[in-house]
Amino acid sequence: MNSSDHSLPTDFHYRLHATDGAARLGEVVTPRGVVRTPAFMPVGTAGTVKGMYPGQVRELGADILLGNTYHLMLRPGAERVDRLGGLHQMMRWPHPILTDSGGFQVMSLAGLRKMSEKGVTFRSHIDGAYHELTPERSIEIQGLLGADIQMQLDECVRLPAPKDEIARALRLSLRWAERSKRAFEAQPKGRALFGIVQGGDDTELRIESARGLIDIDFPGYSIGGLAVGEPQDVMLAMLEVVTPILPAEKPRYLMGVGTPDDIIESVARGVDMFDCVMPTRAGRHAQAFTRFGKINLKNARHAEDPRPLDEESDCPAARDYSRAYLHHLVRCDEMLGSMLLTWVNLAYYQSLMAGIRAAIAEGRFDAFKAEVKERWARGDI
Ligand SMILES: Cc1ccc(CCc2c3nc[nH]c3cc3c(=O)[nH]c(N)nc23)cc1
Repeated sequence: MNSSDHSLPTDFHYRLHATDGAARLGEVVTPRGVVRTPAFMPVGTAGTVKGMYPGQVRELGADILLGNTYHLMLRPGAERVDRLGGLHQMMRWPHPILTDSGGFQVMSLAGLRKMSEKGVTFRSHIDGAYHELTPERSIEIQGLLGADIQMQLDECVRLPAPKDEIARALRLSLRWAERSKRAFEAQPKGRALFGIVQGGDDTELRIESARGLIDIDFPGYSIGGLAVGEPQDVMLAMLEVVTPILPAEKPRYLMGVGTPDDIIESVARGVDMFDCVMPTRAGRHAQAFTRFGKINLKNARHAEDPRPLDEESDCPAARDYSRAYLHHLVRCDEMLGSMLLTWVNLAYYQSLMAGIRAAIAEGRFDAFKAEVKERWARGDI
Protein backbone atom coordinates (compact mmCIF):
# COMPACT_ATOMS: atom_id res chain seq x y z
CA MET A 1 0.00 0.00 0.00
CA ASN A 2 1.59 3.33 -0.90
CA SER A 3 1.56 6.24 1.54
CA SER A 4 -0.45 8.49 -0.79
CA ASP A 5 -3.45 6.14 -0.47
CA HIS A 6 -5.70 8.00 1.95
CA SER A 7 -8.42 5.35 2.04
CA LEU A 8 -6.90 3.77 5.19
CA PRO A 9 -5.52 5.54 8.27
CA THR A 10 -1.72 5.40 8.51
CA ASP A 11 -1.62 5.03 12.26
CA PHE A 12 -2.42 2.06 14.45
CA HIS A 13 -5.12 2.51 17.06
CA TYR A 14 -7.88 0.69 18.95
CA ARG A 15 -11.51 1.82 19.03
CA LEU A 16 -13.72 0.61 21.89
CA HIS A 17 -17.34 0.47 20.63
CA ALA A 18 -19.24 -1.17 23.49
CA THR A 19 -18.81 -3.13 26.70
CA ASP A 20 -21.02 -5.74 28.35
CA GLY A 21 -19.59 -6.42 31.81
CA ALA A 22 -15.86 -6.82 31.19
CA ALA A 23 -16.48 -8.06 27.62
CA ARG A 24 -15.43 -5.49 24.96
CA LEU A 25 -16.51 -4.86 21.39
CA GLY A 26 -14.00 -2.90 19.36
CA GLU A 27 -11.75 -2.56 16.34
CA VAL A 28 -7.98 -2.61 15.94
CA VAL A 29 -7.27 -0.20 13.09
CA THR A 30 -4.08 -0.78 11.06
CA PRO A 31 -2.83 0.64 7.74
CA ARG A 32 -3.67 -2.71 6.10
CA GLY A 33 -7.18 -2.95 7.43
CA VAL A 34 -9.45 -3.20 10.45
CA VAL A 35 -9.57 -6.14 12.87
CA ARG A 36 -13.00 -6.59 14.47
CA THR A 37 -12.63 -7.58 18.11
CA PRO A 38 -13.05 -9.89 19.90
CA ALA A 39 -11.04 -11.54 17.12
CA PHE A 40 -9.75 -15.03 16.44
CA MET A 41 -6.49 -14.95 14.47
CA PRO A 42 -5.79 -18.11 12.45
CA VAL A 43 -2.21 -19.34 12.73
CA GLY A 44 -0.25 -19.32 9.47
CA THR A 45 3.04 -20.58 10.90
CA ALA A 46 5.19 -21.01 7.76
CA GLY A 47 3.39 -18.38 5.70
CA THR A 48 0.32 -20.52 5.11
CA VAL A 49 -2.78 -21.49 7.04
CA LYS A 50 -2.26 -25.19 6.48
CA GLY A 51 -4.76 -26.67 4.01
CA MET A 52 -6.49 -23.37 3.24
CA TYR A 53 -6.29 -20.82 0.41
CA PRO A 54 -5.86 -17.24 1.75
CA GLY A 55 -9.08 -16.11 0.01
CA GLN A 56 -10.98 -18.93 1.74
CA VAL A 57 -9.63 -17.87 5.16
CA ARG A 58 -10.73 -14.32 4.45
CA GLU A 59 -14.22 -15.44 3.38
CA LEU A 60 -14.67 -17.12 6.76
CA GLY A 61 -14.33 -13.70 8.39
CA ALA A 62 -10.67 -13.64 9.46
CA ASP A 63 -9.37 -10.06 9.47
CA ILE A 64 -5.80 -10.95 10.45
CA LEU A 65 -3.39 -13.90 10.29
CA LEU A 66 -0.41 -14.92 12.38
CA GLY A 67 3.03 -15.58 10.95
CA ASN A 68 5.82 -17.25 12.86
CA THR A 69 9.17 -15.48 13.18
CA TYR A 70 10.99 -18.63 14.33
CA HIS A 71 9.89 -20.77 11.38
CA LEU A 72 10.25 -18.04 8.75
CA MET A 73 13.69 -16.90 9.93
CA LEU A 74 14.93 -20.48 9.49
CA ARG A 75 13.11 -21.11 6.21
CA PRO A 76 12.94 -19.33 3.74
CA GLY A 77 14.83 -16.67 5.82
CA ALA A 78 13.70 -13.14 6.72
CA GLU A 79 15.97 -11.40 4.19
CA ARG A 80 14.66 -13.66 1.41
CA VAL A 81 11.03 -12.89 2.34
CA ASP A 82 11.94 -9.19 2.24
CA ARG A 83 13.53 -9.59 -1.22
CA LEU A 84 10.29 -11.27 -2.33
CA GLY A 85 8.27 -8.22 -1.25
CA GLY A 86 7.43 -9.27 2.29
CA LEU A 87 5.08 -11.86 3.77
CA HIS A 88 1.83 -10.16 2.62
CA GLN A 89 3.00 -10.15 -1.00
CA MET A 90 4.53 -13.63 -0.88
CA MET A 91 1.46 -15.36 0.62
CA ARG A 92 -1.11 -13.09 -1.14
CA TRP A 93 -2.68 -11.89 2.12
CA PRO A 94 -3.14 -8.09 1.82
CA HIS A 95 -4.79 -7.78 5.27
CA PRO A 96 -3.08 -7.36 8.67
CA ILE A 97 -0.48 -9.89 9.83
CA LEU A 98 0.72 -10.34 13.43
CA THR A 99 4.01 -12.09 14.15
CA ASP A 100 5.36 -13.52 17.36
CA SER A 101 8.92 -12.69 18.41
CA GLY A 102 10.17 -16.27 18.12
CA GLY A 103 11.41 -16.82 21.66
CA PHE A 104 8.47 -18.99 22.64
CA GLN A 105 9.00 -21.26 19.64
CA VAL A 106 12.76 -21.48 20.27
CA MET A 107 12.04 -22.77 23.79
CA SER A 108 9.55 -25.33 22.49
CA LEU A 109 11.10 -26.41 19.17
CA ALA A 110 14.82 -25.66 18.85
CA GLY A 111 17.71 -27.73 20.09
CA LEU A 112 20.70 -26.65 22.19
CA ARG A 113 19.14 -23.43 23.43
CA LYS A 114 21.26 -21.03 25.49
CA MET A 115 19.53 -18.08 27.13
CA SER A 116 21.50 -15.01 28.29
CA GLU A 117 20.88 -11.33 29.02
CA LYS A 118 21.70 -10.64 25.35
CA GLY A 119 19.16 -13.07 23.92
CA VAL A 120 18.91 -16.75 23.00
CA THR A 121 21.18 -18.85 20.82
CA PHE A 122 19.89 -22.14 19.42
CA ARG A 123 20.27 -24.76 16.75
CA SER A 124 17.70 -24.95 13.98
CA HIS A 125 15.39 -27.98 14.28
CA ILE A 126 15.54 -28.12 10.47
CA ASP A 127 19.26 -28.23 9.62
CA GLY A 128 21.10 -27.83 12.93
CA ALA A 129 22.54 -24.44 11.97
CA TYR A 130 23.26 -22.03 14.87
CA HIS A 131 21.13 -18.89 15.20
CA GLU A 132 20.91 -16.01 17.66
CA LEU A 133 17.70 -14.23 18.57
CA THR A 134 18.05 -10.95 20.47
CA PRO A 135 15.33 -8.31 21.02
CA GLU A 136 16.95 -6.27 18.25
CA ARG A 137 17.25 -9.16 15.77
CA SER A 138 13.69 -10.33 16.47
CA ILE A 139 12.34 -6.84 15.68
CA GLU A 140 14.54 -6.67 12.57
CA ILE A 141 13.15 -10.04 11.37
CA GLN A 142 9.53 -9.04 12.06
CA GLY A 143 10.19 -5.81 10.15
CA LEU A 144 11.66 -7.71 7.19
CA LEU A 145 8.57 -9.94 7.16
CA GLY A 146 6.49 -6.74 7.10
CA ALA A 147 4.30 -7.59 10.10
CA ASP A 148 1.71 -4.98 11.04
CA ILE A 149 1.64 -6.07 14.71
CA GLN A 150 4.87 -7.30 16.25
CA MET A 151 5.80 -8.84 19.59
CA GLN A 152 8.67 -8.01 21.94
CA LEU A 153 11.12 -10.83 22.59
CA ASP A 154 10.18 -12.37 25.92
CA GLU A 155 10.83 -15.42 28.07
CA CYS A 156 7.79 -17.57 28.76
CA VAL A 157 8.10 -19.98 31.70
CA ARG A 158 6.25 -23.31 31.57
CA LEU A 159 3.93 -23.82 34.56
CA PRO A 160 4.15 -24.94 37.31
CA ALA A 161 7.41 -23.12 38.11
CA PRO A 162 9.11 -21.77 41.27
CA LYS A 163 8.28 -18.14 42.05
CA ASP A 164 11.90 -16.98 41.78
CA GLU A 165 12.14 -18.51 38.28
CA ILE A 166 8.95 -16.72 37.19
CA ALA A 167 10.28 -13.44 38.68
CA ARG A 168 13.66 -13.77 36.92
CA ALA A 169 11.97 -14.41 33.55
CA LEU A 170 9.51 -11.52 33.86
CA ARG A 171 12.27 -9.08 34.80
CA LEU A 172 14.41 -10.23 31.87
CA SER A 173 11.35 -9.83 29.63
CA LEU A 174 10.87 -6.25 30.90
CA ARG A 175 14.48 -5.39 30.03
CA TRP A 176 13.90 -7.00 26.61
CA ALA A 177 10.68 -4.99 26.25
CA GLU A 178 12.74 -1.76 26.54
CA ARG A 179 15.27 -2.99 23.98
CA SER A 180 12.53 -4.22 21.62
CA LYS A 181 10.78 -0.83 21.76
CA ARG A 182 14.02 1.03 21.04
CA ALA A 183 14.79 -1.24 18.05
CA PHE A 184 11.20 -0.84 16.81
CA GLU A 185 11.56 2.94 16.42
CA ALA A 186 13.42 2.32 13.11
CA GLN A 187 10.31 0.79 11.51
CA PRO A 188 7.78 2.49 9.19
CA LYS A 189 4.88 4.35 10.84
CA GLY A 190 1.59 2.51 11.29
CA ARG A 191 3.02 -0.72 12.61
CA ALA A 192 2.57 -1.61 16.29
CA LEU A 193 4.74 -3.36 18.85
CA PHE A 194 3.01 -5.12 21.76
CA GLY A 195 4.55 -5.70 25.18
CA ILE A 196 3.93 -9.17 26.61
CA VAL A 197 2.79 -9.56 30.24
CA GLN A 198 4.49 -12.43 32.02
CA GLY A 199 4.41 -13.44 35.70
CA GLY A 200 3.18 -17.03 35.51
CA ASP A 201 0.40 -17.95 37.95
CA ASP A 202 1.53 -15.47 40.62
CA THR A 203 -0.68 -12.46 41.28
CA GLU A 204 1.95 -10.02 42.49
CA LEU A 205 4.38 -10.99 39.70
CA ARG A 206 1.62 -10.50 37.11
CA ILE A 207 1.00 -7.02 38.55
CA GLU A 208 4.74 -6.24 38.51
CA SER A 209 4.99 -7.30 34.86
CA ALA A 210 1.86 -5.39 33.73
CA ARG A 211 2.89 -2.20 35.56
CA GLY A 212 6.43 -2.44 34.19
CA LEU A 213 5.14 -2.68 30.60
CA ILE A 214 2.67 0.19 31.09
CA ASP A 215 5.57 2.37 32.33
CA ILE A 216 7.41 1.59 29.07
CA ASP A 217 4.14 2.23 27.18
CA PHE A 218 2.94 0.15 24.21
CA PRO A 219 0.02 0.52 21.73
CA GLY A 220 -1.22 -2.93 22.74
CA TYR A 221 -0.53 -5.60 25.33
CA SER A 222 -0.22 -9.36 24.96
CA ILE A 223 -0.88 -11.62 27.91
CA GLY A 224 1.77 -14.33 27.71
CA GLY A 225 2.95 -17.09 29.99
CA LEU A 226 -0.47 -18.77 29.87
CA ALA A 227 -1.87 -21.69 27.88
CA VAL A 228 1.31 -23.47 28.87
CA GLY A 229 -0.26 -26.38 30.72
CA GLU A 230 -2.04 -24.63 33.60
CA PRO A 231 -5.68 -25.45 34.42
CA GLN A 232 -8.30 -23.13 32.92
CA ASP A 233 -9.23 -21.67 36.31
CA VAL A 234 -5.61 -20.57 36.89
CA MET A 235 -5.52 -18.92 33.45
CA LEU A 236 -8.83 -17.13 34.11
CA ALA A 237 -7.69 -16.01 37.56
CA MET A 238 -4.60 -14.39 36.02
CA LEU A 239 -6.83 -12.58 33.48
CA GLU A 240 -8.87 -11.18 36.37
CA VAL A 241 -5.62 -9.80 37.83
CA VAL A 242 -4.17 -8.39 34.61
CA THR A 243 -6.97 -7.00 32.41
CA PRO A 244 -8.24 -4.46 35.00
CA ILE A 245 -4.71 -2.98 35.17
CA LEU A 246 -4.18 -2.73 31.39
CA PRO A 247 -5.31 0.53 29.74
CA ALA A 248 -8.91 0.25 28.48
CA GLU A 249 -8.11 2.16 25.29
CA LYS A 250 -5.58 -0.41 24.09
CA PRO A 251 -6.11 -3.98 22.82
CA ARG A 252 -5.35 -7.10 24.86
CA TYR A 253 -4.13 -10.25 23.07
CA LEU A 254 -4.18 -13.54 25.00
CA MET A 255 -1.48 -15.66 23.37
CA GLY A 256 -2.14 -19.26 22.37
CA VAL A 257 -5.78 -19.41 23.52
CA GLY A 258 -7.68 -21.54 22.98
CA THR A 259 -10.65 -23.86 23.00
CA PRO A 260 -14.06 -22.25 22.29
CA ASP A 261 -14.77 -22.38 26.04
CA ASP A 262 -11.40 -20.73 26.87
CA ILE A 263 -12.17 -17.98 24.39
CA ILE A 264 -15.69 -17.21 25.58
CA GLU A 265 -14.57 -17.17 29.24
CA SER A 266 -11.60 -14.94 28.38
CA VAL A 267 -13.77 -12.50 26.41
CA ALA A 268 -15.89 -12.27 29.56
CA ARG A 269 -12.72 -11.13 31.37
CA GLY A 270 -11.74 -8.39 28.92
CA VAL A 271 -9.61 -10.06 26.24
CA ASP A 272 -9.83 -8.75 22.65
CA MET A 273 -7.57 -10.96 20.49
CA PHE A 274 -6.88 -14.70 20.39
CA ASP A 275 -4.72 -17.13 18.45
CA CYS A 276 -4.58 -20.90 18.67
CA VAL A 277 -3.37 -23.78 16.53
CA MET A 278 -6.34 -25.78 17.87
CA PRO A 279 -8.80 -25.44 14.94
CA THR A 280 -6.18 -26.00 12.23
CA ARG A 281 -4.20 -28.73 14.03
CA ALA A 282 -7.38 -30.55 15.16
CA GLY A 283 -8.62 -30.47 11.55
CA ARG A 284 -5.53 -32.45 10.53
CA HIS A 285 -6.27 -34.93 13.31
CA ALA A 286 -9.85 -35.79 12.27
CA GLN A 287 -11.39 -33.51 14.94
CA ALA A 288 -14.32 -31.29 13.99
CA PHE A 289 -15.45 -28.33 16.08
CA THR A 290 -19.19 -27.71 15.77
CA ARG A 291 -21.75 -25.74 17.74
CA PHE A 292 -22.75 -29.09 19.29
CA GLY A 293 -19.21 -29.75 20.55
CA LYS A 294 -16.23 -31.71 19.23
CA ILE A 295 -16.51 -34.80 17.00
CA ASN A 296 -13.74 -37.22 16.10
CA LEU A 297 -14.46 -38.42 12.58
CA LYS A 298 -12.06 -41.37 12.94
CA ASN A 299 -14.66 -43.03 15.19
CA ALA A 300 -16.35 -46.03 13.50
CA ARG A 301 -19.79 -44.78 14.58
CA HIS A 302 -19.63 -42.31 11.66
CA ALA A 303 -18.94 -44.96 8.99
CA GLU A 304 -22.48 -44.92 7.56
CA ASP A 305 -23.87 -41.70 8.96
CA PRO A 306 -25.30 -39.80 5.96
CA ARG A 307 -25.86 -36.56 7.93
CA PRO A 308 -23.58 -33.56 7.45
CA LEU A 309 -21.80 -32.17 10.50
CA ASP A 310 -24.22 -29.24 10.71
CA GLU A 311 -26.96 -28.82 8.09
CA GLU A 312 -27.61 -25.25 9.28
CA SER A 313 -24.00 -24.16 8.84
CA ASP A 314 -23.20 -21.69 6.07
CA CYS A 315 -19.85 -23.46 5.63
CA PRO A 316 -20.12 -25.93 2.68
CA ALA A 317 -17.65 -28.30 4.38
CA ALA A 318 -19.96 -28.61 7.42
CA ARG A 319 -23.23 -28.55 5.45
CA ASP A 320 -22.70 -30.54 2.24
CA TYR A 321 -20.52 -33.53 3.14
CA SER A 322 -21.72 -36.60 5.02
CA ARG A 323 -20.01 -37.74 8.20
CA ALA A 324 -19.57 -41.09 6.45
CA TYR A 325 -17.57 -39.45 3.66
CA LEU A 326 -15.46 -37.42 6.11
CA HIS A 327 -14.88 -40.63 8.10
CA HIS A 328 -13.77 -42.38 4.90
CA LEU A 329 -11.40 -39.52 3.96
CA VAL A 330 -9.71 -39.44 7.38
CA ARG A 331 -9.48 -43.23 7.50
CA CYS A 332 -7.70 -43.16 4.10
CA ASP A 333 -5.62 -40.18 5.27
CA GLU A 334 -6.78 -38.32 2.15
CA MET A 335 -5.66 -34.65 1.83
CA LEU A 336 -9.28 -33.56 1.36
CA GLY A 337 -10.09 -34.89 4.83
CA SER A 338 -7.70 -32.42 6.48
CA MET A 339 -8.74 -29.63 4.14
CA LEU A 340 -12.48 -30.02 4.80
CA LEU A 341 -12.10 -30.36 8.59
CA THR A 342 -9.74 -27.37 8.77
CA TRP A 343 -12.38 -25.42 6.84
CA VAL A 344 -15.12 -26.66 9.24
CA ASN A 345 -13.09 -25.69 12.30
CA LEU A 346 -12.00 -22.23 11.17
CA ALA A 347 -15.58 -21.54 10.03
CA TYR A 348 -16.86 -22.53 13.46
CA TYR A 349 -14.30 -20.39 15.30
CA GLN A 350 -15.09 -17.36 13.15
CA SER A 351 -18.83 -17.86 13.56
CA LEU A 352 -18.31 -18.08 17.33
CA MET A 353 -16.41 -14.76 17.26
CA ALA A 354 -19.15 -13.16 15.12
CA GLY A 355 -21.75 -14.39 17.61
CA ILE A 356 -19.72 -13.00 20.51
CA ARG A 357 -19.36 -9.60 18.81
CA ALA A 358 -23.10 -9.41 18.04
CA ALA A 359 -23.99 -10.42 21.61
CA ILE A 360 -21.77 -7.72 23.15
CA ALA A 361 -23.18 -5.14 20.70
CA GLU A 362 -26.71 -6.03 21.88
CA GLY A 363 -25.85 -6.27 25.58
CA ARG A 364 -26.71 -9.97 25.80
CA PHE A 365 -23.25 -11.52 26.16
CA ASP A 366 -24.06 -13.45 29.37
CA ALA A 367 -27.12 -15.05 27.75
CA PHE A 368 -25.09 -15.90 24.63
CA LYS A 369 -22.34 -17.48 26.74
CA ALA A 370 -24.88 -19.59 28.64
CA GLU A 371 -26.59 -20.70 25.40
CA VAL A 372 -23.34 -21.72 23.72
CA LYS A 373 -22.04 -23.61 26.76
CA GLU A 374 -25.40 -25.37 27.21
CA ARG A 375 -25.37 -26.47 23.54
CA TRP A 376 -21.87 -27.94 23.93
CA ALA A 377 -22.82 -29.66 27.19
CA ARG A 378 -25.95 -31.18 25.63
CA GLY A 379 -23.76 -32.68 22.91
CA ASP A 380 -26.01 -35.26 21.11
CA ILE A 381 -23.72 -34.91 18.11
C1 LIG B 1 2.31 -18.08 14.62
C2 LIG B 1 2.17 -17.95 16.12
C3 LIG B 1 1.93 -19.09 16.89
C4 LIG B 1 1.77 -18.97 18.28
C5 LIG B 1 1.86 -17.72 18.89
C6 LIG B 1 1.72 -17.59 20.39
C7 LIG B 1 2.88 -18.28 21.09
C8 LIG B 1 2.81 -18.14 22.61
C9 LIG B 1 1.97 -18.98 23.34
N1 LIG B 1 1.17 -19.99 22.91
C10 LIG B 1 0.60 -20.54 24.04
N2 LIG B 1 0.99 -19.86 25.16
C11 LIG B 1 1.88 -18.90 24.74
C12 LIG B 1 2.63 -17.95 25.46
C13 LIG B 1 3.49 -17.10 24.73
C14 LIG B 1 4.32 -16.15 25.41
O1 LIG B 1 4.31 -16.03 26.66
N3 LIG B 1 5.13 -15.37 24.67
C15 LIG B 1 5.18 -15.48 23.31
N4 LIG B 1 6.02 -14.67 22.64
N5 LIG B 1 4.41 -16.35 22.62
C16 LIG B 1 3.58 -17.18 23.31
C17 LIG B 1 2.10 -16.60 18.14
C18 LIG B 1 2.25 -16.71 16.74
